[in-house]
Amino acid sequence: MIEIIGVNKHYGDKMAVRDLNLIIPAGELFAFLGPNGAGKTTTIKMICGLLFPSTGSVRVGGYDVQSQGDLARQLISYVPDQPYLYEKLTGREFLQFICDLYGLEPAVSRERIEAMIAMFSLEAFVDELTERYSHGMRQRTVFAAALVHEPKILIVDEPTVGLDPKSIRLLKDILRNEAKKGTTVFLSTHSLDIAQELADRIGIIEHGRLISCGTLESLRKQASLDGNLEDVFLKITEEAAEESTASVTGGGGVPTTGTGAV
Ligand SMILES: Nc1ncnc2c1ncn2[C@@H]1O[C@H](COP(=O)(O)OP(=O)(O)OP(=O)(O)O)[C@@H](O)[C@H]1O
Repeated sequence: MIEIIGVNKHYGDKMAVRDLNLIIPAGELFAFLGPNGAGKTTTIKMICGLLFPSTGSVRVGGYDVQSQGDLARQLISYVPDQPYLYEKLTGREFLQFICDLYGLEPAVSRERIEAMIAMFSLEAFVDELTERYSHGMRQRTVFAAALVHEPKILIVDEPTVGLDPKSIRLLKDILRNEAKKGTTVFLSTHSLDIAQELADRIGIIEHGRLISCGTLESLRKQASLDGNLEDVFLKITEEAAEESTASVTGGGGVPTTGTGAV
């Protein structure tokens, strides 16, 4: 479970996240959407303990990310949008390194690594140095590393960028399956098709505020629209942008061009 309670985060004068309250239970696949600069990465970094809230608190699996960081981080896997691999290790050595970091027993490590190699079809290149991998091979290896220690919380940022259709299908099936097993899956993406297809609930953040949160059906109600997630997202974010412009200009209601580039 992820609990974000009354969180504000500012960088100097810049408010990146405002008054965020969000509870994501175990077994839920939650999609986090928002225009560029809305506060998604800042929120993710606070869940992972890479940044701390200016006010408020974040708990992961019941542990406070700030005061019980080591315990919280044991439960988390984070796959950033620009994943990092140690170039001078083979894929297998990298998986072993992750198992060692999380303190898995040697026999368990061996079994888990073989399971990941099969799940992500890494057989053909897992014993080569990762510096020779293509983007797709790197992504698959990074996901194998994220899941090898069976995290309770999986956080992924733009997981499908640059993957071929077969790899995207595999990844979507794996994310759904992880949630089914009880893992909390937090997916940040600009791909509304993937959010619509996979998510149990969707949160939309805009200018650091959570302006919408619920099932696609409840978002449709909020937008008074029966369309797909793209139509609903655009309507909700455009309305929020108009409201914030109106409040800044004293209620005059200056027209906006909206947030077409999600
Ligand atoms: N280290 C930083 N110092 C100052 N401002 C920052 C810093 N990191 C982010 N910001 C600002 O905080 C706001 C939120 O940024 P964030 O990276 O969380 O957005 P995002 O939703 O992840 O955007 P994108 O979709 O473009 O990745 C932006 O206005 C950004 O410029």
